[in-house]
Amino acid sequence: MFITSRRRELESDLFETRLLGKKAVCMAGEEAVEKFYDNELFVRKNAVPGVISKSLLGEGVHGMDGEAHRHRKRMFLSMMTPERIEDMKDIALQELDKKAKLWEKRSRTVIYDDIREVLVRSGCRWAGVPLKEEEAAQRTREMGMMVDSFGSLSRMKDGKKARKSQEEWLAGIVRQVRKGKLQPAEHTALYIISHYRDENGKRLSASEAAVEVNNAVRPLLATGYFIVFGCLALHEFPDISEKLAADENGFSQMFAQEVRRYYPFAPAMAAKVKKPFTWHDYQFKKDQLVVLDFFGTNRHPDSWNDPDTFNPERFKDWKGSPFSFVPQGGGDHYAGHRCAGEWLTVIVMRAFFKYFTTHLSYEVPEQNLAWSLSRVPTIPKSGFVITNVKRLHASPEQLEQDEASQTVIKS
Ligand code: HEM
Repeated sequence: MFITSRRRELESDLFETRLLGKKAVCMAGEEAVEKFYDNELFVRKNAVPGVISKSLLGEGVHGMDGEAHRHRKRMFLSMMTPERIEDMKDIALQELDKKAKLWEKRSRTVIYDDIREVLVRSGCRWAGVPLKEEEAAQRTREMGMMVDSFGSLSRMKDGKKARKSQEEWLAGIVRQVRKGKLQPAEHTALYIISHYRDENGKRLSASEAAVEVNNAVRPLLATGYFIVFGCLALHEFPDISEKLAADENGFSQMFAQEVRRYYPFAPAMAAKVKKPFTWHDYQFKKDQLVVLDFFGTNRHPDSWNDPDTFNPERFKDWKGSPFSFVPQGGGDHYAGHRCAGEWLTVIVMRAFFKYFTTHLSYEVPEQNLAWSLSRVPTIPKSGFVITNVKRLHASPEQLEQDEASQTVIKS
């Protein structure tokens, strides 16, 4: 996390640097987030370097502005009804339980490897995307390469190849839907995107639709990084397991939030200045590239007491600012680019952490659990290995019935 460490070194929330060969202004902190998500000041078109668009993000909703963006964003948010968020939890728990049956038979399991396949299977089921058994490993590998690509140029090359293969696969599926050969349920992402018409009443081409179907499935795999870090936290702070199992006063929600705040995943986002303005005596020029430091904001001392300490209870009295806690972007979900999948992420994290504490017993053998801030994205070196796994219940049904909290952030 170069930006965060540079910002701390310079003791400034605003500094100029070069990123991927381009001159950029980096900023962090609650006030900076509020500026960055002001649609009057910033635009997204061509802000993210092409290599990242062609590997991780794709050329769809992420780079759109104005009415076209608002319209496309409403399409994504129409998928996130309370029922569909519940569906995701149930599907993901079923897939996790299926995988855990295999873990019981194995001598050792690397959570990072297996959780990604669980999430890809869950994401496809939830989105209505048919995933043949024989292609589950390939599609997991590809989505994994895309998500893992963003911190290195060589990984971006792999990510770009993976994206090409994914988009071809998904464009074929969209064509089948349009010909009536495949009939996904009306509430699924596949149906919604295949039949979506933009603000001018125009249908997306099959390849444009494929980018957005990928945007509704691929990012769930990113939740796997937080799940692995959550397992690490459960291991390193054993009293948390008991609190999670009891889940009093919404502890599982607080734990999931603290995992998203404390551990690094999405480091930053880029935008371009729409019209000149001055902030903190710095003159932002039209078209200037600006990078917002997410990780540094989540650990900013002006917003968080003891920011470098892991403490789920800090969320008990949290005032809920959409600008200080930005693991998945900030601001308003509808008006801006804040992540459309935040509710899904948190509900799956809560359900999985409760499953690990109440439905499984396992051992954590000696392994290298160190993680480095210089790799982006990062996870513990070993991928978190568990052994002697036993399922404690016949099914995850009881967790499926748990009262769900869909509210992540009031923005
Ligand atoms: C660990 C899990 C996730 C992380 C860390 C994450 C992170 C992010 C970030 C940083 C952004 C960009 C914010 C910005 O441009 O300002 C974003 C946008 C987005 N995310 Fe996520 N995300 C996650 C899960 C999901 C899931 C599960 C979905 C949907 C199934 C999803 C769908 C989207 C979409 C559609 C956008 C584009 C929003 C827009 O441009 O308006 N994400 N996410």
